[in-house]
Amino acid sequence: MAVRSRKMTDKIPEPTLRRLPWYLSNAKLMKEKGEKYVSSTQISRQINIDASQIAKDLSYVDISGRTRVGYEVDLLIQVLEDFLGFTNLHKAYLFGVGSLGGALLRDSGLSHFGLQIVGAFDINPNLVGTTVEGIPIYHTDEFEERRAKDGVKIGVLTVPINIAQDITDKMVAGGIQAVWNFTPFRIRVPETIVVQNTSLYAHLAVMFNRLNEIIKK
Ligand SMILES: NC(=O)c1ccc[n+]([C@@H]2O[C@H](COP(=O)([O-])OP(=O)(O)OC[C@H]3O[C@@H](n4cnc5c(N)ncnc54)[C@H](O)[C@@H]3O)[C@@H](O)[C@H]2O)c1
Repeated sequence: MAVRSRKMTDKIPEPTLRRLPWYLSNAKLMKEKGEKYVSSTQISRQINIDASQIAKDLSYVDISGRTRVGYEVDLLIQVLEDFLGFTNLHKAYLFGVGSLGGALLRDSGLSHFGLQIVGAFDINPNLVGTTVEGIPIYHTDEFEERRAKDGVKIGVLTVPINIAQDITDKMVAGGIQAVWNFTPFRIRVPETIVVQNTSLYAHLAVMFNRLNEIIKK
């Protein structure tokens, strides 16, 4: 079934946005194997998502497949990376260089997905003035002045839960427009601010529950 391409004004659903990186990873794997074309049916077999769903998701990005052969792998990678914003580096600040914040500063993978942490803030005197992987750590009090100079729009929040809201308010007052919140606190922000909550632990309960179901059988 042919899926008509969508108007640029159509808002892309979040589940589609979450699936597109899977198609990108799959296309990269196909490229490594030397494949020139990949069809939604092939992707479907490998990642166990309905082929019509894949075609529907891909109708949001500017690519069309050829009957039977499918999508050109190189083009699919390029179009998906552009669409997902992974080719532009988005500058970000990180707040709280503890065990999680430090790990994120050391993660070279983030820049492959378009996020470049250019500075971090903490209050620990043993950390302030040092660098992690070349990323400078400043005192939190320096944030507003630095942001005004750097024009950074994204803040990564990895501070203790009890100060999550305070630091969020500080970020927003200083001009941050998107917060990647790793704390378990449901931060409150003005409507115009983008918040993405991320928890490594959120899926554990589901995994434990499903595992128990299998064990019981
Ligand atoms: N989302 C996840 O999957 C996940 C995983 C681990 C931890 N967390 C959360 O991330 C946060 C950090 O956890 P952690 O284990 O790295 O804690 P941590 O105690 O190791 O680190 C917290 C850091 O914040 C710094 N800090 C304190 N006050 C500050 C301020 N005013 N400005 C800037 N920095 C300040 C501390 O000096 C410390 O370096 C917690 O809220 C925790 O619940 C989330």
